[in-house]
Amino acid sequence: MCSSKIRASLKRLRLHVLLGRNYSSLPGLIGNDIKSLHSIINPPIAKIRNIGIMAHIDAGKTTTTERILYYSGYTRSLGDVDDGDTVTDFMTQERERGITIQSAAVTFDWKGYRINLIDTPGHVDFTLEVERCLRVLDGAVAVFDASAGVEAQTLTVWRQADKHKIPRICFLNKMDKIGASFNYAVESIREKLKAKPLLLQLPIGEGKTFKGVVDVVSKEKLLWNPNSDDGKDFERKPLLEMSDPELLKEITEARNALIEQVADLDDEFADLVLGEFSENFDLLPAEKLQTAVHRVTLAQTAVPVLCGSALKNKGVQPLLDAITMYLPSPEERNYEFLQWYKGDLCALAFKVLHDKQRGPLVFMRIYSGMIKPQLAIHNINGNCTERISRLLLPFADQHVEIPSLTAGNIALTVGLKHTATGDTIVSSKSSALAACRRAEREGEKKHRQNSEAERLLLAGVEIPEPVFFCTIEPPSMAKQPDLDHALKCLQREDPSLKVKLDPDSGQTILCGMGELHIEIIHDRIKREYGLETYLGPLQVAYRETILNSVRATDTLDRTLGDRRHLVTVELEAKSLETSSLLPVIEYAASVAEDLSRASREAVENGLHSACLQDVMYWVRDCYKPTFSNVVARTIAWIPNSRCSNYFTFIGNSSRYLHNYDFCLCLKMPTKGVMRSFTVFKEQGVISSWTVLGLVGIKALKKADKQILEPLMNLEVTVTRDYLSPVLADLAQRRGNIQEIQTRQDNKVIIGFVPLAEIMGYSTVLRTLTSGSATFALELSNYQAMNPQDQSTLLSQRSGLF
Ligand SMILES: Nc1nc2c(ncn2[C@@H]2O[C@H](COP(=O)(O)OP(=O)(O)OP(=O)(O)O)[C@@H](O)[C@H]2O)c(=O)[nH]1
Repeated sequence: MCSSKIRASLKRLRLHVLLGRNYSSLPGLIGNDIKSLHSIINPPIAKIRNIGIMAHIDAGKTTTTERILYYSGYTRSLGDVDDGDTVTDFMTQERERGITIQSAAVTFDWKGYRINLIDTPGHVDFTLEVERCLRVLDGAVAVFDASAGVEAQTLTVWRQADKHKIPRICFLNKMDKIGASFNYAVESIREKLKAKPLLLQLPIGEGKTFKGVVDVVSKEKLLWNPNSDDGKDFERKPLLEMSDPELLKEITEARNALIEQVADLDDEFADLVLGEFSENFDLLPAEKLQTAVHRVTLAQTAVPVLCGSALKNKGVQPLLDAITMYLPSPEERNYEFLQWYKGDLCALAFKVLHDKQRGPLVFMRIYSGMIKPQLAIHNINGNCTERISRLLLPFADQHVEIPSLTAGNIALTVGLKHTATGDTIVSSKSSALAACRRAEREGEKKHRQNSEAERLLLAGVEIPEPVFFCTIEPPSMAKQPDLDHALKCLQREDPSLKVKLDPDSGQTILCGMGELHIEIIHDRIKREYGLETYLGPLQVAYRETILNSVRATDTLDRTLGDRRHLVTVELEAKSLETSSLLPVIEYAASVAEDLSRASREAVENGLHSACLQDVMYWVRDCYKPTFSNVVARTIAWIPNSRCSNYFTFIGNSSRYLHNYDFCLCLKMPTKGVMRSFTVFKEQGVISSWTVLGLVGIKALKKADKQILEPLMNLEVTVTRDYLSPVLADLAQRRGNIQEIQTRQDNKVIIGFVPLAEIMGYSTVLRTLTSGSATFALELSNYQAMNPQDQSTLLSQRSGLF
């Protein structure tokens, strides 16, 4: 159907459809009435698949996505990352750099199923994007480069998927590539990911001879027509004794092994196999095996493995079939919080984009209930109510306006000005309270300790600490407000970007996850906000911890309005064994029972936000303190007469009993940062507990300190010829090589290297190896610097050399 016809049809339905280049019709949207449109837009929940594609950088996620969109009929031509015209990589930088930076949600249909697909980035600087997307998915496809098997970043995303309990299938891509090895890749899945691969397909040929695949479940071979330039033309033929005796024998053995493997993992299937089909597995219908594989995939006791070559257009249609067949529908996932909402709206905002014309666009996963345009929604995190003006179906950077969207779907809303990434959305405050009461009644013990809001919040994304920072300056002072606005918008989209203001120099400081991250932000400010900004040199975010226990005391005596606020803080910082990043707050026995929930929340909010923020004082001093292994003991008193509305008497020192009504002990075993704690801000009792921050810094100054530096996991894949120069270079960079593996014809160097030593490494490695090597970096941990390196760093930072 030509695009003018589509527009005419959609107009009849009072739909506003934006169709861009490359986009064909939206099958199913062209109906005679809203009813048929509704059933297409809101398919039965059992027919919905919310899927992500995850992998190591360059494994072929974007190429695979493009093929998927093409075969499902949503694009008319095949996009190519190498030509820079893919659909999901729609940001200019992505097209230019050939990498996926921001995940784009794409909705399409395949054989009666609605697939919402999120293309996730593979670069380590954007792992937060991956994590954010995984949270809203019901299943994922892990794409591997079949010549490399499991690579560093694959491990990271696999772990993230484990954390969110996402059922997966594996797609061994690049089977056409020289060096591709199905067996090697499967073995690496078994060994490195500790997963049980279910071989649902075997390749026909490898590398240059790769022609197609054999479906082990149905014993059919799928061969792609070598003359077809888009891979649409392929034939599915049953394997026959006459024509393929050898292959048939091999596949029969593989099928029997698969049946045994699945029977070991699934009791229901085991009963079936051992009963009816024990004599002859050949008689077992393919559907029975598929249903059992679906159950096993859902239980995450094994992962189905398929293979193909997205670039050569082979194997993608069976992958789509496998997505609908083996990955779960939203109703098959066990989201415990759904029972509290009883069908009322519950959604999670997982991505915010800023559109120049339409303002903030919020991507939402709807878990229960329905979203409509003009609907007022309540944001639990922001504790605010706002209205959705329009509802869109996401179609990469094109969007179709729709009248409603039900549970299980991914929606794109317009009009929400305050909603940020990670917020939980419900229909109203009273609905949230009702859900909360139900949660309480259900006796959710683990939630019982939490506040009302916390109990209802959907799992939060862990925002990693930035490892790099640099100053950013507008072209002129007059442009500073524009820069502030741009950074505010970018932060709502990307919570891993942190922006600070140096109180002394007044400079804006950007903190990010890596060189590429900061570079991309810089680029986006220029392109999307028209601001030519200047970046200062990139600096590594060091941390600091203390080595001994110290005490400090301070007093704040201030009159605010007609109230006198007197706070005495006694703080003790000492070593404590913990790996926690956020402060674990423990109250002294005397306060634990009597401190009101509101006071606790204020204390916790204050401490958490204080620890999440950076301290410019330390940044200026070139490193920031880390309370790893620190306990802060804080005792504060507030005059009884002034604050009786807020605090009941809690005392642990008879000396103060007659004067004060509040005593608080805080433990801070954290890697966070102590600063001005606005602990009681929310209650309006004391506007700023600066004194607590000051006393923290006072204590820290007294302590013996140790600087910690970010240490990266490094994996370099290099051909044998270049191994020596790369190793020699790493030795100069204080690299610690753990292992050198052999992967096909390549050597893989695995080790650790301090982040400070690896800045700009891509250029160096390219020069050293004539562009033949690749590398992956991931933050491992923070390690103590040796005294010599520490004093060199301090001298450099203080300008001594
Ligand atoms: N030989 C071969 N090359 C492929 C195949 N699939 C993708 N490629 C190439 O691999 C490179 C990376 O492909 P992408 O699709 O951009 O990979 P990606 O995983 O999306 O990359 P990021 O988004 O940057 O993480 C491109 O040069 C592709 O042409 C394949 O099946 N075979």
